[in-house]
Amino acid sequence: MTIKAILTDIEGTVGSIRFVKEVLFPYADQQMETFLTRHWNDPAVASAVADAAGDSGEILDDPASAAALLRRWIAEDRKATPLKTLQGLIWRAGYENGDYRAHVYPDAVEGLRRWHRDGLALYVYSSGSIAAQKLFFGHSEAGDLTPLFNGYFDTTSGGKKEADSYRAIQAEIGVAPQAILFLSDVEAELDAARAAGLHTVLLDRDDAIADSDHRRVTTFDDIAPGAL
Ligand SMILES: CSCCC(=O)C(=O)COP(=O)(O)O
Ligand SMILES: [Mg+2]
Repeated sequence: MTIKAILTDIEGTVGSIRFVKEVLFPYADQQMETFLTRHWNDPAVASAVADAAGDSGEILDDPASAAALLRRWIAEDRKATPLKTLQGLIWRAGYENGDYRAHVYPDAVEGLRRWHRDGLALYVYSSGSIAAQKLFFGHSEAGDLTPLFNGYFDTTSGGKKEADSYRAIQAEIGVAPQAILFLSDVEAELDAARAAGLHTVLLDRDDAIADSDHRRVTTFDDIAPGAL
């Protein structure tokens, strides 16, 4: 069946792991307590903190205790929805102040532009919140890439290593699973997508994975959705 839609991961696929781990995560880590102190009563913040308290079983009744838990989660690279919501809110200021722009691989930008021109529908699925994804693509080193995308999915659709998440996303995209190609650098995510019937391609940016069950490429240049 012809591929009609491409669903892509961000970190390690479209942009470098280094940008996320060495720029975005430290920024959120450094700003967390100040941000929580300033926005403690904002409904979105209060709701994310309440969810973090529920997930952890900890009492988070002031910005310092909440920041301590959330900073621990950043260090552990937890893909927890409340943390991802708060990171997205914090990163907004960094992008808007021009403190950083999102790293994107040139081949990924070219590939996404080419597929968009060819009429494929493009979607993002990342552990980063949908707001964080829009900031990432809206403030990339290649400019505003948001016009390329038809939609965004995050952990509110489920975890990236669970097949049901891909089933839910496929239902929302509204094309057959065999007409969707999922791109990721994480084999467990690709396994889950394949279990839901999607096509998969592994991005091995460092050319470090000797053997994979999935079609493996090091650059978007080698992805041919028409030949799958
Ligand atoms: C939206 S950029 C930040 C991505 C992020 O927070 C993260 O945890 C990376 O997850 P991904 O699913 O894109 O590998
Ligand atoms: Mg990734």
